[in-house]
Amino acid sequence: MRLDDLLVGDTPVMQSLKRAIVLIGPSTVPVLIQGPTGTGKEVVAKALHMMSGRTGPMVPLNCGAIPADLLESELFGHEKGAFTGAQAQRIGLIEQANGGTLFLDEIGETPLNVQVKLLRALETQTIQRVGGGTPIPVDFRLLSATHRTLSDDVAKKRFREDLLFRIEVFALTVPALRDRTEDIPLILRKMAQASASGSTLQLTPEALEVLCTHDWPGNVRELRNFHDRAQVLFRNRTIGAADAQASLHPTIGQLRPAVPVAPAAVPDATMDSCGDTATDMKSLILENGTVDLRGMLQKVEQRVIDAALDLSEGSVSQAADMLRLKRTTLIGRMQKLGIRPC
Ligand SMILES: Nc1ncnc2c1ncn2[C@@H]1O[C@H](COP(=O)(O)OP(=O)(O)OP(=O)(O)O)[C@@H](O)[C@H]1O
Repeated sequence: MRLDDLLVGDTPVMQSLKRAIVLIGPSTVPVLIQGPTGTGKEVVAKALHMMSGRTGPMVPLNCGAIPADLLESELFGHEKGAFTGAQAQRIGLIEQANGGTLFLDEIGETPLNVQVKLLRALETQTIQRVGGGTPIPVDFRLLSATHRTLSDDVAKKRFREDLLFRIEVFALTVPALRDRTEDIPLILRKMAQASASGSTLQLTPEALEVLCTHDWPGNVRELRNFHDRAQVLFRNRTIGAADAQASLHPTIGQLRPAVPVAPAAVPDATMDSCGDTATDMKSLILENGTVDLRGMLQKVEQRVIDAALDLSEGSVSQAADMLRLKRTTLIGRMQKLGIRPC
């Protein structure tokens, strides 16, 4: 996979991040990846591992997701009978990363006793399983990530200074999405390409403006949610500013009904001959002597209901919401016009 496909973004700040990855990826030194949640720290770790040329796997662990008393055995493994419940020998994640990369996400959550052991493992490139006596050599490269300021944790004695020095030979910072909003269209295109439908969102300039001024507290993860929601809600439809605003939130109730279709925009044998200006309407009446207004309106109604049913994938309730009608009213209109739900 190409670096540009893995880590999407073309703004100067992303270009400089990618240059750093290309430069330090192939070395074996530890790297600390910093940045707010959802910015792509794990993606950066994958990119560094990809560039490293190391043949072993990248083994990830979220240190904040493992109870403190289990973390040591998770990382270092244990021998059979090392503690109550250790019924068999277990190979820890550091050993599993032999020849590859160990990625410790949320390293700031690691308890102090495990920090000491991690430091020793980094300095000696050996580990000792819990309950085991013999040091085992392991060739692993450590990548860590945090959304915290670890120097503050050092000051509060929650993180060891010597470990911080050891894991931060290089520090990379992944920028917040609000600081690189020019990347949003590119990221959305890549997300569409990777999606099942493959169809790219069609955004008006106003909708793009809504996205570029949003604060994105959840960063690219939040943008992915926006993308997935908008793909479901606005299939085959251009997304306007209000639609974009609504799709930023998970609650479907905030959605506006679909924009009503203007009669002139509905293609039809009768309507095609009728343009959208008052002059066109006048000529239509003059040329034909009379026009069947009820028939024309009925055709328009039929088209609009068909479109709403199509957008709602046959759900009469959703179509009724889109048309600002009660469900029963819509069913009545459908029966009258001979429309069957698809
Ligand atoms: N530059 C990017 N290009 C493509 N996808 C990205 C990029 N950045 C983030 N993502 C996507 O956004 C989501 C969150 O990314 P990731 O898990 O790497 O963030 P994180 O910073 O590690 O988050 P956390 O701090 O919560 O662990 C993932 O689905 C990831 O694929």
